[in-house]
This record gives sequence, C-alpha cells and structure tokens, in this order.
Amino acid sequence: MKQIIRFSLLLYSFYSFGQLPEGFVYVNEIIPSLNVELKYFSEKNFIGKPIEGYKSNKLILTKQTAEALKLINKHLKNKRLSLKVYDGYRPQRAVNHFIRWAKNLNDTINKSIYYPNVNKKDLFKEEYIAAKSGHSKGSTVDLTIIDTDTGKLLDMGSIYDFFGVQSWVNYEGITEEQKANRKLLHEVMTKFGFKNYPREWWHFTLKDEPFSNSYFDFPVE
Ligand SMILES: C[C@@H](N)C(=O)N[C@H](C)C(=O)O
Ligand SMILES: [Zn+2]
Repeated sequence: MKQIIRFSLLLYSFYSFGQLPEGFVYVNEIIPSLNVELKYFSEKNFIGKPIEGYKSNKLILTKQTAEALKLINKHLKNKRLSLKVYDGYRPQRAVNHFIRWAKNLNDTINKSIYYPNVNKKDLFKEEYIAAKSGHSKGSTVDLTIIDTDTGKLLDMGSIYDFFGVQSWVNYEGITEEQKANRKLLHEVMTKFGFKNYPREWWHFTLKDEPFSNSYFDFPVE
C-alpha cells in the first residue's frame, strides 16, 4: 500500500511540475540568466489582455533552439549585450484567441499603440499575425537586445509587435543607429542558425527546426 501511495505521489509531482513533450525544454534550465518577458502572459500586448494558454512567464522552446540562444547570449556577452525574449513556443489555443479577437472589429483597445495604421480586419491578411504560427512549432522566438551596462533596450525603431511598415526589417525611415541595431540583431541570429521574418525585425525561426510540420497546443505553465 505504502508503495502505491509513493508511486502515486511521484506521478503527481511528475505532472504537476509541468512535464513538457519530448524535445521541448524550459529555457531557464539551459540559460538561467536569460531576460524573459512573455508579453502574452500580461496585458501589455496588442489585445490588451492576457492571452489564453499563457499561464506563467516561463519561456518554452525546442531544445535545439534554446541551445542556439545560449550560444548567442554568450557571444553578445563579450559586447556587454544580452537577449531579451518576448515570446517563444505559443500554444495553438493562444493563436485561436488572436483569431477570435480579430473577428470583433469593435475591440480596439490598444490600436493606437500597436496597429495605428493598419485596419484591424487586415492584420491576418497583411501577415502580421498567422492563423497557423511558426511559434506553435516551438523553434520560433520574438526577441531583442539589451545593453547590459545601462539595462536599456537597444532602439530598434519600433516597439515589439508594432504592426506596420516601420517594423519591416529593411524599412528605410529609421535612424542610422536604429538600422545598425537591427543589423546587429539580424547578423547575430543568422550567424547561429536562425532566419528572420521580413515583416517583423524581432521574429526568428531556427532553420533546422525539429518539428517543421507539428503545431502544438500544450499550455505555457
Ligand atoms: C503576433 C506576432 N508577434 C507574430 O508572431 N506574428 C507572426 C506572423 C506569427 O503569428 O507567427
Ligand atoms: Zn513572432
């Protein structure tokens, strides 16, 4: 009997500590010092509410992606810089939340901050948000760079998740410093095996992603 109880407790703790599917990791186990602020866990995002499926500020990625970020952070450390991550693995239920929100054209709480020049009805059509997102495959990250001396974000010429031409990687209407910062991010990410999404300076996918055809839906907890 005692053994059965012990076994049940073991099983309980196994699941209650957030067992991930094979191939996924909690990134803080690989890079404990990584700066992570999952915007969809908070109200500070284009919807203005926490997004379904984000139950904690824990960054989850495929193991290969986390290992690549570790190398990048190490590389940046020599320049007194480091990464700050806004999103990684995104459950399909979160994407479904985006889809539902997009259908309600009256709900535009954060339009002036995140999409002042794009009609809400066009956000999916103009490919600022995807109905099937690379993020749900676990090897895509949204991120920027911090100056570790000042603790400030490098100026990339637009805020994260600003949907508009200002966020396109090759947008010309930004300062030379902002262009240089985007170039630095782009170069370091591509050097370590990522490819960028041209409409969003912050969005990168590991080229050799392990789950290129699987969209996951387990919660971020
Ligand atoms: C919503 C934005 N952060 C994003 O990730 N956009 C791309 C296109 C996606 O939804 O995969
Ligand atoms: Zn993204």
